[in-house]
Amino acid sequence: MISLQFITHQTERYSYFESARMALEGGCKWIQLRMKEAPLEEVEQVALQLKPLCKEHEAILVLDDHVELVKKLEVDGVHLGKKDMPIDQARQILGEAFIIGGTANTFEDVVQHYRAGADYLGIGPFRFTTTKKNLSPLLGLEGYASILSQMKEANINLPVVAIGGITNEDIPDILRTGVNGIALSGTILRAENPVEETRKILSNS
Ligand SMILES: Cc1ncc(COP(=O)(O)OP(=O)(O)O)c(N)n1
Ligand SMILES: Cc1ncsc1CCOP(=O)(O)O
Ligand SMILES: [Mg+2]
Repeated sequence: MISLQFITHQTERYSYFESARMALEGGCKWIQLRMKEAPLEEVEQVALQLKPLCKEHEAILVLDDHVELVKKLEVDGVHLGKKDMPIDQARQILGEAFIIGGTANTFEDVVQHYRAGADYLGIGPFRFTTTKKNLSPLLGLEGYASILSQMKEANINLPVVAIGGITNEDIPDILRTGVNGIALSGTILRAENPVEETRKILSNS
């Protein structure tokens, strides 16, 4: 079974919490609570609801961006990008017990996060997506193959999660480039039945 990280999103049909609940029910074991436009208090409220549900499903819960909230609520970790707190600073605040993920779009980003002590990398975007604004350059399969081969060459062993506009059909080819996991949002939430879609994705791969 692939390592699947579900990225929460609010849609016309679903709240952030509901989106995560469906992914968990479909068997996903790794949720990232990403509430881009929401005030911190609202993120805290949803995280407090989601934490026991993730525990019940034996799933990991990481928050997008909010290092201090991760520490306060004692969830499993945080995901940080270029515009967020630097990873070495987050490590000082959180210590070794928390998971810290970093966003990379180039091999140079990978090296920087590796040196700063990231636990995993979210590399993307694979293709265009409306889930995130101001996307970095699209990578496609060639982008992953190139970054992964440079990592191998440099002996950088960090789990890599591919992200951005990925659909179920893309997963086998993306995994063949050497990435370890896939992060999904829209393709699950656009499905008629997101719970079944999650199950299908997990059982296909
Ligand atoms: C798994 C994963 N990879 C990349 C990102 C993007 O993070 P970031 O660059 O900080 O952008 P925002 O998500 O904060 O808009 C991610 N969240 N998760
Ligand atoms: C958070 C994030 N970072 C790069 S693309 C992306 C959005 C992923 O969502 P989707 O699977 O809907 O493209
Ligand atoms: Mg961020």
